[in-house]
Amino acid sequence: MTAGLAGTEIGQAGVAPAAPAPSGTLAARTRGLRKVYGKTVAVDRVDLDVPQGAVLGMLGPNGSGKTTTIRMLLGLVRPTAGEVELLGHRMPDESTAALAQVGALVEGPGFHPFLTGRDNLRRLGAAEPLLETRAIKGAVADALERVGLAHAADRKFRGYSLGMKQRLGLAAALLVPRRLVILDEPTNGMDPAGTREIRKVMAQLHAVGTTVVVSSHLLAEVEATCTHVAVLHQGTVVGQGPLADLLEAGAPTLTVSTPDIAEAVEALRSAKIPARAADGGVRVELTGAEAPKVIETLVRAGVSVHEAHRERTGLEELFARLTEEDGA
Ligand SMILES: Nc1ncnc2c1ncn2[C@@H]1O[C@H](COP(=O)(O)OP(=O)(O)OP(=O)(O)O)[C@@H](O)[C@H]1O
Repeated sequence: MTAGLAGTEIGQAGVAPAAPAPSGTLAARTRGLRKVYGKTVAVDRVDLDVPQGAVLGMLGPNGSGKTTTIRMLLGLVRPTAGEVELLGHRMPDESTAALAQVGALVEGPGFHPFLTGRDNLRRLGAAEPLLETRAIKGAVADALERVGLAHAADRKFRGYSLGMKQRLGLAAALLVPRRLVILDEPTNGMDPAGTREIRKVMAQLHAVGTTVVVSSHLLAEVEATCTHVAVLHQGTVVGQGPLADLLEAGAPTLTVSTPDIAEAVEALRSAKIPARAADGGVRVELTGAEAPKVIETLVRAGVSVHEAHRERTGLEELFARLTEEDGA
């Protein structure tokens, strides 16, 4: 079951966009974060920086510690060691002040099975310190509309599919304007339309300056939606920073093996594809040209192509290494 704690919004009736936070600060920050369950070290030495306004993808294979880290960020789990700051407040001691400004979609109890989706949201809305009583009805209707659940709003929660429960959890996170929204595997159980809607909502949140933290085990999803990435592996952050920097840590290249190196370079350059001679062939950065176009150009020019090999970006390389290790 999913539970929404709060949310943010653009252009909803009765609510204004979230106020931007002071620049140069972090929306969330952890230092030396550690969580041990019995003999299992779920999270260890995590130093996470979430810049204001970022959409940060927490990327990692199953069991890498994403959910545990998110739960500690939200004060739902007390760390074994280390520090958490959320919107400048120390967690979990100052959770009341911090959480009023945070929307979250996390696994856990929260919705009443015998109430409709709409009534569940109204109950949560009534508990929101930043939502006036007279604005609850409209905020609930807007949130349901935004997540594509308006048609099923008056059905009982217990009859919802997993994707519908996820949508309701997201709607709960969107009830009121917040500075930070945290989504744990939001596309879990979603059909393609649901996935698109989640992406749209994240883009809208980003557009109004809301910071978003989203966990996923899918690299493509993170690449499509995030400005920043933190890669987790066995409870530790093994890489983090702006997505562009991590990708640039090795732009994708195509290495073509050929005995006709000079002809190949010339053919590609005359087709305006930047290429350089490499050991046993040519190398092409795939930022300006697609691999099939490169091959086609070479073949048309009569160059003998023995082999073509695409090298992955830094992020693809890092993530593949980690997931392959885990057999995922
Ligand atoms: N309440 C708990 N009790 C015991 N072990 C736990 C508990 N919560 C998490 N763990 C363990 O901690 C490790 C990290 O789990 P966590 O759920 O944080 O990973 P995750 O990256 O979110 O995984 P997934 O993608 O599968 O959701 C796992 O080994 C998990 O079994």
